[in-house]
Formats: sequence, C-alpha cells, structure tokens
Amino acid sequence: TGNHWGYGKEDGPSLWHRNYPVAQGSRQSPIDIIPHQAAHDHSLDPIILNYDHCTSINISNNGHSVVVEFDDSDDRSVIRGGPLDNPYRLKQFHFHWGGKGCHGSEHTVEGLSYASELHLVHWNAVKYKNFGEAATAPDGLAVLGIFLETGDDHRWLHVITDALYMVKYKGSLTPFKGFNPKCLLPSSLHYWTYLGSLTTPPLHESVTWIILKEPISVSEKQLGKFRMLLFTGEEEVQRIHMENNFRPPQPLNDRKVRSSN
Ligand SMILES: NS(=O)(=O)c1c(F)c(F)c(S(=O)(=O)CCO)c(N[C@H](c2ccccc2)[C@@H](O)c2ccccc2)c1F
Ligand SMILES: [Zn+2]
Repeated sequence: TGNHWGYGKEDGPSLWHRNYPVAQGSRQSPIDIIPHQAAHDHSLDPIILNYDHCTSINISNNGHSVVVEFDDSDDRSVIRGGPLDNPYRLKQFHFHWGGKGCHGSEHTVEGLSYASELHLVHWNAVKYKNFGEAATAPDGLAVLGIFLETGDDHRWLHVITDALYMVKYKGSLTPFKGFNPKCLLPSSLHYWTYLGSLTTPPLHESVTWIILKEPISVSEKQLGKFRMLLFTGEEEVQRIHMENNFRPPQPLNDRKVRSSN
C-alpha cells in the first residue's frame, strides 16, 4: 500500500527508488568509508555533545527500528562544533543491526561492516523552525553514527535492552525518561564526516554525517535482544523478527570524506 517500505525482498532498499526517486540521488547514505582516502582537515573542530540535561521521553518500535525520542523544545540536548556551523538539537536515536552472527551496520570501513550502528538524529533549530522543515534542507540534519562491535557486555546498554520487551511489536511505545545517550559514546570522539542523506525513506539529502572512528563493545547476548523485536504488529498473524534493518552502501559520487585529527 502507498509508501510502504521495508527491508525484505518485496519492499527492500533496491526497490525504494520507485516511491522515493531521490534514492538514486548524488548524496545518498550510507557509504563505504576508506580511511586513507579521507582528507585530514585540520580546520575541523572537535565535536561537542551537551546531553547533560537529558530529555528522553519514550522508546518505541515503529516497524523499522527501535527509537528513543527526546523533547526538542529547547537547546538542552545539542551537538555542536565539528563540521557544524550551528548547534543541532537531539530529536531521536535508533539502531541498525544484522541477523545472528551477521553484521548489520550501515556505513562500512574499507568494505568491513560492524555488528550494529547507533544513529543520533539532530536538527538545525537555529535556521529552521521545526524538525520537518529542517529535514528537507541540505544543512538541516546532523546524524552522529557510532559503530557497535560484539565483545564485552556494555555496562549501560542494558538500560535499553531491558526495555525492549515492552516494545516487541510494531506500533508499541512506552515511557523512557532520563536516559542520557552520553553513556553510549566511545572514549574517543575522532570522526569522519561527509554530506549525505537519511538512510530510510524519505531519504532526504539533508544530513551532515559524523561517524565516530572508535566502536563501542556490546555482548552478543545484548545484541540478541534487539532481534527479539518484531517488524510486525501484535494484530498480525505473521511474526517477523526485526533484523538486517540496514541499507547497503551507496555511490560516493564526487563527495569527499573528511577526517578529524
Ligand atoms: N538512518 S537515519 O538516521 O536516516 C533514520 C533511520 F534509519 C530510521 F530508521 C528512522 S526511523 O524513524 O526509525 C523509521 C524511518 O523513518 C529515522 N527516523 C527519521 C526521523 C523521524 C522523526 C524524527 C526524527 C527522525 C526519519 O523517519 C525522518 C527524518 C526526516 C523526515 C521524515 C522522517 C532516521 F532518521
Ligand atoms: Zn539510522
């Protein structure tokens, strides 16, 4: 029906261009990052994350990913610096992951993918009056990407994985207050940055991507809990486990990836 899209054979990334022609645009995401081809740009400032007065509201399963939403009515939770000319307000974060034993990140590094990728979506509230307007502007959004690799248990991820059973079905939502995503950051904030797009429909080419070089470690057990989520709703007969919800890398075209120091 209509603009239905997903990650399956019948509705997956290779078919999105039918309803979203920008899928074949010139600045699509994700991409394969080749570190030694990234230009070291000494003018790039460090990124600054002010997430201290965190304002998480709820956690939900929207049939594509698990999403934690934030109150973005003021500049309490912002990202600034780096390649950004303004502070961008945190709106939501979500994850992409693979199937058991498979990898599920969206960005790859020299063809290698990680087990999962966390995206923190921010919008330019200085230049645009609301998220929707920012979402279609070339400098409207900034998404911070963090790679997850399997290894030791992540000491704070359990706060999220413990809530997943409450949002098993598509369309479920539950309160999720006071979560500060700063606890999900790796120790280094070194990053790659490039101009790209949303990686799901509507695929707007409005994102400044900031991808942290250092992954965080999560256990296979913690990652397995994400796969307990369903793409399908409680009322549906079919139960399809939520996994492999990632778009493969897209052509770099004439874009340059820059590297912080
Ligand atoms: N990888 S990505 O960062 O491009 C990405 C996703 F991969 C992604 F799965 C989502 S999603 O919200 O989980 C479901 C698809 O909309 C969003 N959600 C977006 C969003 C909706 C509401 C509030 C903030 C972010 C996306 O749905 C969107 C952005 C802009 C305009 C319309 C929709 C998203 F931005
Ligand atoms: Zn994403």
